[in-house]
Amino acid sequence: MWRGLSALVTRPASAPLRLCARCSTGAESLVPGSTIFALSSGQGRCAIAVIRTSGPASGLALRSLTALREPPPARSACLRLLRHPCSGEPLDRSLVLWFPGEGSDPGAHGVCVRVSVNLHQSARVLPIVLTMLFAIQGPQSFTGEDCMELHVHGGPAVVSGVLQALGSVPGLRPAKAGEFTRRAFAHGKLSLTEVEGLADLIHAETEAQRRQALRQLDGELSQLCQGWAKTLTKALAHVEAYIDFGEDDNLEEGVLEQVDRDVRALEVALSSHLRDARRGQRLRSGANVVVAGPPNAGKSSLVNLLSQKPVSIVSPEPGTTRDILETPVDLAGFPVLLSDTAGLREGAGAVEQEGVRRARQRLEQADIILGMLDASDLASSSSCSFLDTVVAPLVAQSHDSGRQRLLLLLNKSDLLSANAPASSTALPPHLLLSCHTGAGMDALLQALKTELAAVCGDPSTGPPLLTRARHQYHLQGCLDALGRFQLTTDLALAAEALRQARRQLSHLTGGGGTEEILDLIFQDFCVGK
Ligand SMILES: Nc1nc2c(ncn2[C@@H]2O[C@H](COP(=O)(O)OP(=O)(O)OP(=O)(O)O)[C@@H](O)[C@H]2O)c(=O)[nH]1
Repeated sequence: MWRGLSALVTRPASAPLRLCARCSTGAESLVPGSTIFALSSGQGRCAIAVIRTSGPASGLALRSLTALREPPPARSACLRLLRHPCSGEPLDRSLVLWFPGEGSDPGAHGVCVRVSVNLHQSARVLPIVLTMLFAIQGPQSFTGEDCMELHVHGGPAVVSGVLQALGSVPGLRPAKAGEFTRRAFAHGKLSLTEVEGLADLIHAETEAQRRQALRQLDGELSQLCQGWAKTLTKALAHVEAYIDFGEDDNLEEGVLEQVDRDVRALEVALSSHLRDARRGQRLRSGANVVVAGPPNAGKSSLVNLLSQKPVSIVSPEPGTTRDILETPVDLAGFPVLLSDTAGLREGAGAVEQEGVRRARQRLEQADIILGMLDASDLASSSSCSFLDTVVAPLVAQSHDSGRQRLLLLLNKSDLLSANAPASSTALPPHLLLSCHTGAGMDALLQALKTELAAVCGDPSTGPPLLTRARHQYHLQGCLDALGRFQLTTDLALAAEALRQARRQLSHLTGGGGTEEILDLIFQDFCVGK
């Protein structure tokens, strides 16, 4: 009776586990559900390409390509010769990784362990055996299903040969975009906000975006929402207890008062998150930084310097830039959409005036305005007009929250003589700069970093930010529902308000997500993720 167990206990890691007859016949070992495969690394020639599968036939696929009678140890890399399952032709020598899924059926991936224990000893022994079986099967794969990874050489012929070979294994089909992650979500491995964090991490182009995405993928936003949901559930339970049992049924005193306090505190917390000036969204999509000023101030020169490429034409002729020229830039780790605009002046020709109209329109959309003047030409009518019509109103609203931010720059400092500085006491705070000599550029970059951190938030500190309009929408919905929570009126209505608030939160993390929303979110992924 003990032989089965002792064989398992003493089995050296290298000793083969017995295959069951069902497994060795291949296709019959499939359990319902399709198995998908895809190239998960980038397209094109590279040193190593990663191909993976997910689903119940992953073990069969592994055996078919490697001729292994059993899967390799879970989550350990092994070097194997891959062959086409039909022709037997060698395809590549590659690293093979096996990730058994949750509740993985050993028969489905080729391992069959038969364990017998004495009945009178089962209570003591079974937990040990189950722990060992758990260790063999492992609960850890990205999708929660059986997964397999092949790290093959990255030549296009190798990759297409291996993909073709996987396609010939019964039960396997190519994955659709985002299907691996969708399975992870369906198996409860990731919440919806974590899925969004993963998508953002894949698309992150700057350090700050990466930090924000990683925090979201780590579940910080999800945990915050779960905490709020817990408060609501508790409040709802107490209100419903009052509805069901009434005041006479020995319910603790002051319970409803405590519920009211908890709900009001939650309202304050939600409001403060909603008042984040869309910092998380700005960090995801990039802050709008617009360079504006009178003609010939050096705006195009600055755009070219900041982007380190010739985005705009620079010339001594005033009015050279006629249209909006924009370029994405990584400024101090923050993603920025930098725009050059036509010089603002009155009385020019029709084409230039259209450029001026577009420049003013773009100014309205700016998060940060780099207002630029020629330091050696501050008395000109176009400089004075810019100071009056653009700079003065921005300075006046500088105490508003959600305001546009201004950095006033006086360029061409190299043209000023040492004893005739441009700084006039009448000017608002500004930075002296020279695009020709580079003087003042470090100070400008430092000031820009500070402004960008204010606009996008610091992704390393503070509570997790709402990164999508969808988050704002559901949080606002939750707050609106809490606004309808009144204990002074009908308790049934108060309970309904709490239920609606909870529903909005569950939409945020994915508990109540409709198919259309899920489709939209998973569209952000590539095939193989
Ligand atoms: N001396 C000096 N000249 C500069 C400086 N920056 C730009 N310039 C010159 O000023 C002229 C205008 O520069 P641009 O960058 O085209 O100016 P802009 O503001 O884009 O001009 P518009 O297209 O007319 O709006 C060019 O001849 C530049 O070489 C600087 O720091 N010092």
